[in-house]
Amino acid sequence: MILETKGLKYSYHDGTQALKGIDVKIEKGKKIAFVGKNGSGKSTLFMLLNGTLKPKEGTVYFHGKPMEYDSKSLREIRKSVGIVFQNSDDQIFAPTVYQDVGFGPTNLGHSKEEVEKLVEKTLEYIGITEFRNKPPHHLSGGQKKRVAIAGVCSMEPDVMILDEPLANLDPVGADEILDLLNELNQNNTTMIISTHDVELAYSWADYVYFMNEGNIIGEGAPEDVFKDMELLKKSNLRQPRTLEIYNELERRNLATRNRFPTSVPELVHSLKPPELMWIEVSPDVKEGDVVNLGILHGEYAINSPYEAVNAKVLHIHPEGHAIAEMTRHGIKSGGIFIYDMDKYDAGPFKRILAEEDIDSIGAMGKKSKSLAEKHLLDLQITSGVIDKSILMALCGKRSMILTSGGMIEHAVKRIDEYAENSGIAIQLSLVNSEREELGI
Ligand SMILES: Nc1ncnc2c1ncn2[C@@H]1O[C@H](COP(=O)(O)OP(=O)(O)OP(=O)(O)O)[C@@H](O)[C@H]1O
Repeated sequence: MILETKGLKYSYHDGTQALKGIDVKIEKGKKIAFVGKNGSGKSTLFMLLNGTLKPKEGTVYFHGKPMEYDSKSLREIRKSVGIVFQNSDDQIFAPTVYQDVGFGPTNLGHSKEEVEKLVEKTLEYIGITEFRNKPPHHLSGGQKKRVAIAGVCSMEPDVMILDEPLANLDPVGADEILDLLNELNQNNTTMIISTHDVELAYSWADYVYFMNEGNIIGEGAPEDVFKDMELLKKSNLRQPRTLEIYNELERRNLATRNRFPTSVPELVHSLKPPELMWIEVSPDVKEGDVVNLGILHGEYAINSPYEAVNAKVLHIHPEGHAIAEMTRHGIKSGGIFIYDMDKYDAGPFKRILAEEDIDSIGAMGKKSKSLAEKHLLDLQITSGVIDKSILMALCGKRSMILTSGGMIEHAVKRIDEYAENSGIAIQLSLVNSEREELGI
């Protein structure tokens, strides 16, 4: 456990009891989401997790040791556990972006050269090099959010806590920040967020805590907790759309039971494959006709109020029984190519595009996007790249994912996992890197 709390209580000076006994366990390398109504205590808990606030009762453990509050211990904790506040203006105050990102490492006592190195690396990694000399208050909300994240990243923390990281961002900006969070997590940073966005908590987190009035009222894997309507109601939340759609499909016997999808490709995979079935047909039905079937008590039936599928009658037996085929499209899988942008080479790259008949190119991570832009590559996909490439492969298309560093491993794992779980052979090729060198 990298962070743990036991019986944590906190009251503000005016007597508000913000936390009433919180027990959480944060495992290293995981993605954790805290959800709950306004005022339920999420921000207060976050400030206790990095020692900004001191508990009135209970203990915070970091790497199994009780947190101490002398200035040396606090400096260590803040170096390891970074917080990005909901409102970037609370965090960014230096005259330029460069100075702001350098503030943390300077404070930690790094030498001037080390600070410069860390700042340069972080600016490039987060994709804000172009703003380096700008005053932060001249940036847009999304740009400020990146600067705030960079300010924490430059301290290379083990844990990053982000209060509402996607609030007020446009959808593509939000997807970009999400890509960044995944990339940081892929590089072994434990990520903790708070959010009111059920889609985000459901699809992104490994583990979710529900808070209400200073207490934890539910916790678990997203597919378990987001089924619990009572818990959602108490938290002023609704079910994620993916889960809602899945439930409706399942009620109509169109989806496999107990396979709770957290992404669109998983939702597609939960659909039942085309099947043949015996149905009863009236005398006026001929071979080749399409019959509307519904579901009644979990079975296909002709006279059901719920429409489910169209069934094409293939063969009619004399007694009025017929074999019918569900008319849903079959799956012909295409391919996904992964290209390491750190080793970009224009000639061979263009050749591969032509030879392999690539339908679309997507880039993952800010660095790959900047490189693609620099080399004038036309990108069709810039957010949700892995899921969209899988969906394209399911329609028989071929796509290329441009990425680098730990994101290659992340993409390969996700695609392998999908292929294994779905049994659909998606052809995955690493163009200019090797599985062995990536350790996968
Ligand atoms: N400085 C403060 N002084 C007094 N009360 C405070 C202070 N900061 C927060 N509170 C109170 O503590 C409780 C918990 O607030 P907190 O900000 O932790 O909730 P939250 O879950 O982060 O809310 P939101 O979802 O709105 O960001 C609330 O009742 C709030 O009014």
